[in-house]
Amino acid sequence: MEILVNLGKDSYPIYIENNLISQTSSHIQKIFSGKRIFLLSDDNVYPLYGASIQEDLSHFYECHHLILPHGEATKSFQSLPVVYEALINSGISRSDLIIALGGGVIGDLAGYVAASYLRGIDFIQIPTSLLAQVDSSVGGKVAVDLPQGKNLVGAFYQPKLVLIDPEVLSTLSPRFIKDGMGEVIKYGCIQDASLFQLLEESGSFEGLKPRLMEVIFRCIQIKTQVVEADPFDKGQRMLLNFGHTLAHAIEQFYGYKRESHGEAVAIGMYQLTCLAEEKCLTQPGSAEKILNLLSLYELPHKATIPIGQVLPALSLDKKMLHNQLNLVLLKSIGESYIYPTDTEFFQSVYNKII
Ligand SMILES: NC(=O)c1ccc[n+]([C@@H]2O[C@H](COP(=O)([O-])OP(=O)(O)OC[C@H]3O[C@@H](n4cnc5c(N)ncnc54)[C@H](O)[C@@H]3O)[C@@H](O)[C@H]2O)c1
Ligand SMILES: O=C(O)C(=O)C[C@@H](O)[C@H](O)[C@H](O)COP(=O)(O)O
Ligand SMILES: [Zn+2]
Repeated sequence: MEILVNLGKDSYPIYIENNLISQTSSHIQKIFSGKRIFLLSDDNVYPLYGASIQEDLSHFYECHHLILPHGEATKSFQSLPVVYEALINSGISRSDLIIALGGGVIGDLAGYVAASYLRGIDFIQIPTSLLAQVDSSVGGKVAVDLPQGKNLVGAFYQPKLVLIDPEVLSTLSPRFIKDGMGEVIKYGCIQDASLFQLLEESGSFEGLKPRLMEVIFRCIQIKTQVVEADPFDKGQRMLLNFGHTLAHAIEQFYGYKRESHGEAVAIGMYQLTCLAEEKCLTQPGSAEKILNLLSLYELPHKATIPIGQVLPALSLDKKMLHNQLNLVLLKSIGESYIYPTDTEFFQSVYNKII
């Protein structure tokens, strides 16, 4: 399967195919004619896939790599000098290429490094987690976290190519399969009631497996359409942030060490939809449908934090413009909208445990 992200001079193809990883060099040769490649990965993914990809690439290019510790802490400001130094030591110039091989942590970090090193060098995404395959590898939001909030230092910087090989999900831990399902459920909620229904009918990740490729394709297709319409997140793209206002605040509250991103998104989608229903802003029954789906896919719906404790992080949401917080709410399952409000929305439920 192939999808083209149509962004004028920043357009790029996405390929989704089992065993695609074994054809990495032939795909790269189509888009890159430089000399050196720098592969960034983590210590879980590199031993499984990185070494063989690099071996294959080394027939055509001078290859270098850096392996970082796995986990969200790697997507921090402190990692940047480590990566820049490795790039310099490897002699990487603007005419070379960075490959992000890993989950969303490596993809977001490598993308930000690519956007900033030498004021920009080309990069490609080889996403290996479910979350990265359905969401983070596409669209060009690249970033690192600050202690104060998620993704606070970043850029919009598109990859030149995305290679999605669903086979590699066979080594992904059950926790991170569930984590990725958080974002899949998001796509059903915001724009695709029939995807939501498919997830309900499949009943579990095992039940969904035979249609996994199609599910990845549908999520990426939605993301592509939204990004093409609003690459810089000024309007419609905000819909992709459903659940994220609370999610990012929860992740920050626990120092990025407790809930994973997809788990936090699951909690954020449910809790916000409960509040929106109470305020008659969402069709009644939607929160219950989300709760049922989250439980089928073994995702959490509570963080047990009083909203008051995450208010400072909520005000760092990137959808806060001119002192106005643009919340993403559901009209009903499969239809979302932007609701301009402010943190007063949460102030009135200051003591509510989410
Ligand atoms: N840029 C975007 O548009 C966007 C979208 C969604 C999420 N994100 C970001 O993505 C990050 C989360 O990404 P994630 O959930 O992929 O986390 P992650 O990168 O930490 O990967 C999850 C875990 O799975 C391991 N792993 C990955 N692929 C594997 C494989 N095939 N086999 C075995 N182990 C594997 C990793 O080593 C890690 O331990 C967050 O920082 C989030 O903010 C960004
Ligand atoms: O691509 C987007 O746009 C998204 O909002 C996708 C989200 O799933 C993702 O977590 C993104 O990194 C959040 O961006 P942010 O602007 O809220 O930091
Ligand atoms: Zn997300």
